[in-house]
Amino acid sequence: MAMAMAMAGGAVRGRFAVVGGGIAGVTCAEKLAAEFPSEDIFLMTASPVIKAVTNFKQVSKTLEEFDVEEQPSFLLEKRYPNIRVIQSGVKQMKSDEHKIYTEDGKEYIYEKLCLCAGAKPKLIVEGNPYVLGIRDTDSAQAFQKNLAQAERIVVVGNGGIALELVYEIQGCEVIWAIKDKAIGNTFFDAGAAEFLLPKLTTERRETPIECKRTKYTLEGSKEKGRPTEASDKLGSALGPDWHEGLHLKGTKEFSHKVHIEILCEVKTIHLQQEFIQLQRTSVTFPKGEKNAEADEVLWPVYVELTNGKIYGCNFIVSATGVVPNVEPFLDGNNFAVGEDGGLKVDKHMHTSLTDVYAAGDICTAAWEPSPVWHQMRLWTQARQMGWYAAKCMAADALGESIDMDFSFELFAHITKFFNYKVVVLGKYNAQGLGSDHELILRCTKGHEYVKVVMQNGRMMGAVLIGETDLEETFENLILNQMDLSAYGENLLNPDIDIEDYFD
Ligand SMILES: Cc1cc2nc3c(=O)[nH]c(=O)nc-3n(C[C@H](O)[C@H](O)[C@H](O)COP(=O)(O)OP(=O)(O)OC[C@H]3O[C@@H](n4cnc5c(N)ncnc54)[C@H](O)[C@@H]3O)c2cc1C
Ligand SMILES: NC(=O)C1=CN([C@@H]2O[C@H](COP(=O)(O)OP(=O)(O)OC[C@H]3O[C@@H](n4cnc5c(N)ncnc54)[C@H](O)[C@@H]3O)[C@@H](O)[C@H]2O)C=CC1
Repeated sequence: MAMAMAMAGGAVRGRFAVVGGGIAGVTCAEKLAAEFPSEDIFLMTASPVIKAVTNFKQVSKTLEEFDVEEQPSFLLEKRYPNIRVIQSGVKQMKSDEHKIYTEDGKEYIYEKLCLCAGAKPKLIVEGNPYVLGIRDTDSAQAFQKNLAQAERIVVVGNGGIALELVYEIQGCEVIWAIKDKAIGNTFFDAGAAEFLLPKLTTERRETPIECKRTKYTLEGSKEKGRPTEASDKLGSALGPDWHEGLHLKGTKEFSHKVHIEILCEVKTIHLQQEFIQLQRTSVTFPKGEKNAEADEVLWPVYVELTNGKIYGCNFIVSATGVVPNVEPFLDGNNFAVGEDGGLKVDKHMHTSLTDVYAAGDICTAAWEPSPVWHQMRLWTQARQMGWYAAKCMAADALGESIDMDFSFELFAHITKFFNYKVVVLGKYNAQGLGSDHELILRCTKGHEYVKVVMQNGRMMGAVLIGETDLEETFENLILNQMDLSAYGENLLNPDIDIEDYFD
């Protein structure tokens, strides 16, 4: 039975508090609960459900796989009787008094606090009902409802969400507007993009797999023509396979229809009335000539791109990255904030403020990283950071020292794009390596794409698309920094079984 909760002048006092019921927060609370079974661990969260890691599997030294389940919070309290979930958003903190205040009017005093409030979509424009972001169950449902009535949408952005969407959407024309020359710039180079492209033009294919996390239903839209908006509740981020079981289908009978506009951004968004008005009045505005589409139909909204083209559509998806949820914590607290808007943390996940730690999407890793690790706002890193933050909080509380966790030695991510297994390791896109590096490639169309990044004879990173079975060997080669100069391009020679050499 936990003993440490106490009232202090109206405030509830606890040794450890964690804010956020996503992967980072829940992992942190679980680890603290296990380390301090006689203390109450407070978990404050704005969402009614929490995210639990299940079926965790360490695939290799640094690659891991797990499922995530959305669960009611009482299940977490059942597994860890000393975790107390407070379902209320934190609206303010006073770090000098070690206090946090929740929306339900309560006040808590902590000894050590970990902020894991995640991030929200960084939209190209805020407050436009035709511009949707995807983050949590609510926003995914809102997107699905709108898609079910759409004939054409514009997807802006070129990262993980955009890649998944353009592949999954059926029965709706997709105009995909990207800033770069090639698709998927956050994960791939132009060669890998070329390898993946045919998958966007072939007819479909896989039977949708049952969704193991959330059930989605279709209800009638609120106002005809105007997109259904997600609620402004702050839910936890979706993750791998979020679209499975979600019927991502528009109104048309065709399978795939994706048109890619490269090297452009959104210049302006015009509502239908504005568009009609501009066409009538502006001398410079294209009137159905080569730059504008000669559409018969009128669309609810029009997107003008920086390359001069204008596309009418039902709505726009802004899949343009995330911005950390820091607002409630900044006021009156002098946090050091990173360029990406996250709370800076040192190698012990400690923010710039005493006794305040942070983990997951909300934080910016500000320590000197291993040469082959970098931060990316991913599920795996949220879990690793939450776990390690708890270890650091425990060590500090007990006056012990702690070494950096091994998971931060090598960046390793395993995922799926266009129905291919994708593994990215280390500096897989030669990030930060300057021009002094070389690439070795092996590609079999429709089957596999293997790229390694070499510097001074050492392997620094790799992209493995398809069932290459090379991840463990390459992970070892990057970790041990063996001099591979003697092998040259034979490193990827399929007739040589390199695993025999290096395992
Ligand atoms: C559509 C989508 C697909 C993705 N796919 C993948 C993938 O395939 N692989 C991968 O590795 N990653 C993926 N990600 C990224 C991954 O989901 C996130 O990096 C990860 O979930 C971040 O976890 P977190 O715990 O830091 O934040 P979150 O999951 O966002 O959790 C934040 C928690 O804080 C709570 N909160 C927020 N503000 C407050 C407040 N003021 N007070 C109290 N509580 C608050 C929220 O309710 C929530 O419970 C995807 C993300 C999205 C949006
Ligand atoms: N399978 C996976 O691993 C997946 C991971 N995720 C993660 O979820 C988070 C959110 O995903 P995304 O929104 O896709 O973010 P992202 O960070 O992966 O990609 C953002 C993209 O938007 C582009 N962009 C930024 N500002 C822009 C602008 N003003 N105009 C046009 N393009 C702009 C960037 O160049 C980049 O291509 C990320 O952390 C991502 O890593 C998401 C989906 C799948």
